[in-house]
Amino acid sequence: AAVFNWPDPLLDTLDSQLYEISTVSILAVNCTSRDNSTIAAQWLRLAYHDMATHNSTTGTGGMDASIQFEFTRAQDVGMGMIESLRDFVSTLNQYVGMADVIAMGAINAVIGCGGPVIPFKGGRIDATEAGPATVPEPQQDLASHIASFQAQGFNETEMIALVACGHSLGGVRQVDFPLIATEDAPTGIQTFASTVGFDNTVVTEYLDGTTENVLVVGSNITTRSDFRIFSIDGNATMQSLASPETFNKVCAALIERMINTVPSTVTLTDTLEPFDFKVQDTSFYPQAGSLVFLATLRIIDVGVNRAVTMFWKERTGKFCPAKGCSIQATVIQEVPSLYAQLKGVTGFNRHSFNASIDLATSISHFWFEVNNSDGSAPFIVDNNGANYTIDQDVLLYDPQRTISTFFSNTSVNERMVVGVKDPSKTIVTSLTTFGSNTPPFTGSGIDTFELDSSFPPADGYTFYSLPFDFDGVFPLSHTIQATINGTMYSAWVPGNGI
Ligand code: HEM
Repeated sequence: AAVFNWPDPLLDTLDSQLYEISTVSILAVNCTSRDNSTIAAQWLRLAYHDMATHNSTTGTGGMDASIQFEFTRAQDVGMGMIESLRDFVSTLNQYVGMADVIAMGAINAVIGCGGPVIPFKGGRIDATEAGPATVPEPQQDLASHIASFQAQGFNETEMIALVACGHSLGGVRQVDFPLIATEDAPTGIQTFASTVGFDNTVVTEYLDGTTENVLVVGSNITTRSDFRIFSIDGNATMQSLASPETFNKVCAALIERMINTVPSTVTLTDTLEPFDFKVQDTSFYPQAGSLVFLATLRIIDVGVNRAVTMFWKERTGKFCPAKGCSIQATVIQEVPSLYAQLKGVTGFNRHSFNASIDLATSISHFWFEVNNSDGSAPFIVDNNGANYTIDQDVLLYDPQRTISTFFSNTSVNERMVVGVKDPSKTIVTSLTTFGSNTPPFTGSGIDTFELDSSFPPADGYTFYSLPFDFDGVFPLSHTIQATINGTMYSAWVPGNGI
């Protein structure tokens, strides 16, 4: 079973995006159309073009989101590029960059159109500048294409298969490639195959001579790059891909390698499997004479009617049975993403807790008791033995005082608020990741919070704020730091923090 150690902002975000309903897990489902092609086709092409900057000799380039700086090049022509990048902006935070989301997008593109499940690893690092212009183009000769794929780490057989896998989806748009898509196409696109979904029709139609793939049979012979590639080995590879099972197996393995092609300085995480137990959406802030502590324990639903209780200890390390340091959960059934369902997850149960913590004694440690109510002994969930520890209550992100409108409303002074206990000589800073609707979409900076007199001190806390434009941008999950009386504290604002 996959194990989650809280807190882990990278794995927390990646897991939520992959296994729960999110922009990236939902947009390409049902092979949704866009721009006369499909969102899935656009996402898969984007991923390939991003990877195509890899040089396996120098270990540079690959899946690093350098496409953000490259998509205006002729070799990356097409509005699908920027549209896809925009699809992904809302997922970015301090821990998860665009490159991980592009990789996740490729996986969701394939399954969204009925293709095989591909394992996901995270941890890619976003480039800060363009890579080399090494995306193969249809007018180049076969030797150049072999050399390109070789540099990217794929031999000739793998090149044939990877192109066939990619060109299972979408097609060539007339507006972008008028010299290739020369035939009259009422929809503005000449698709590679007669089926929309991710399947091997592109292969079988090539083999039986019915293909209308313009990169195979187009009247412009110079740009018949798929024909030159597919036929290198006398069609042996294409014939092997005529079996749908082989096609799916080979494509899953090659697309996995494609998205895991990263600069040699990058180390990817282990394959992300759905966690049995995941603590998420925690919040901790002062309110009306006590401390509010919110937490959710997400458990994979296995059809039992669980009762889950949260317990906690005071900061002194004392447990307090008399006053009651425990609370029952409210439970919400959550629909898993298509990817999770294909991995066999039928549902998640979110056991959510809203605890009122004594202001003076506070909280240092929380844990859960799970009773499956089926006669088996209740068991403890406590971070796999490592304890769910709250290491400080001096610097707290305050979601209640934070003001966000989510929609443009210039009359509202949007700002992020933190509470600081014992605030003499305090400097509060925050590392923020900001997405924007114009490229490059990722970037980060350090901002400083100022004392905010509109939030008078309360419950022993003083409040600092930072103007923040939440509109259209969701700067979720980042870390706020403060030096308070010479000691450095940091507070992680999890994904639901605003
Ligand atoms: C020699 C290698 C390749 C060449 C010359 C090539 C060329 C092209 C061209 C000219 C288009 C039309 C783009 C448009 O009109 O928007 C296209 C579309 C596409 N390519 Fe490739 N490609 C190659 C390899 C690949 C690979 C390896 C993949 C992915 C594994 C891939 C995935 C796609 C997809 C999904 C589309 C459809 C995009 C859409 O419909 O929006 N291509 N390719």
